[in-house]
Amino acid sequence: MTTARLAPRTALFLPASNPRAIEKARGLGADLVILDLEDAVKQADKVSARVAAVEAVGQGFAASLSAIRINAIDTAEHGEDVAAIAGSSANFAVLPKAESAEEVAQVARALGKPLLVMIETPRGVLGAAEIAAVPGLAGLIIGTNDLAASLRLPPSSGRAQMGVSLQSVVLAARAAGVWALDGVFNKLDDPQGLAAECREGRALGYDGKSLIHPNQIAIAGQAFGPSEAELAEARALVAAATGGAERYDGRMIEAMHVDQARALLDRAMDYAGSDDFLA
Ligand SMILES: CC(C)(COP(=O)(O)OP(=O)(O)OC[C@H]1O[C@@H](n2cnc3c(N)ncnc32)[C@H](O)[C@@H]1OP(=O)(O)O)[C@@H](O)C(=O)NCCC(=O)NCCSC(=O)C[C@H](O)C(=O)O
Ligand SMILES: [Mg+2]
Repeated sequence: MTTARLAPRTALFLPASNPRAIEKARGLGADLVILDLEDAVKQADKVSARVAAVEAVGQGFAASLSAIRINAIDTAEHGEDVAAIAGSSANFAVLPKAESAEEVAQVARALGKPLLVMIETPRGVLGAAEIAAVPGLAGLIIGTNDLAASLRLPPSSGRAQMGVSLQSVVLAARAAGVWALDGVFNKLDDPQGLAAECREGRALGYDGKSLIHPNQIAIAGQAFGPSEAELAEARALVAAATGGAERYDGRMIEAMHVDQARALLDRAMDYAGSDDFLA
């Protein structure tokens, strides 16, 4: 089983009950494809979607890594989902609505494969640091739709009203050394709005974004990969630095800024040279 060193910049969800979307996802070049068995699948289709998901990951998704989102712990489907996904070729499982480290640890042990955990309730946000530290955990994904509902935010609220939660998930992921993926952008035909939300997610420290439609992949990929301007700036800073505190381009830089610039350049090189993801 392969797992990536590199965080996915683009994580495309699709209902495992939609064969056309499964077929299409094979050629879209998302870093990670997540086949959903949870909220995107009608109750009547839960069993056939599970079968389809296992078959689909067996066939692979070209250069994209694969994951299956199972149903939450308190659902009738959870046990059979875990059994089926444990024996599948999926690179990751995704656990929605996680609320405690104990329950996540139990699911991780039963699955025996890297787990991406969704933080989408107040209890989940408050427990995020302990959850992120569970062995076998690959990353956290914030579920902003369920979170907004469980916080009882009025429909007029935006991301600003979830600021503490958005930052808590990044803090928890960074403290544990795991990935942090931002929530979905629901508007299907608003590329500018999506680009702005991606920029905001990246500015908060997220590694990538969960997506719901093919037309969101290029926009998120661009926003979460270092831009040419950022790379040029990093190269110039590394070239100019002589060590210790000094004036550079009207501001103070020291060793940590050089390390930060080098890390950005290394990350870009890793994505470009990776077998896991299309560059
Ligand atoms: C949202 C959709 C239901 C919209 O569907 P539709 O209007 O049919 O889309 P289009 O006609 O624009 O589709 C154009 C073509 O692209 C394919 N397509 C669409 N979506 C996907 C996809 N996600 N992956 C792969 N391919 C896709 C269509 O088949 C069309 O192909 P073609 O036949 O060649 O023209 C739909 O986009 C959709 O179902 N999206 C995913 C929904 C989903 O998975 N939801 C679960 C995750 S959301 C989440 O996690 C929220 C979180 O839990 C929280 O609480 O925040
Ligand atoms: Mg959700």
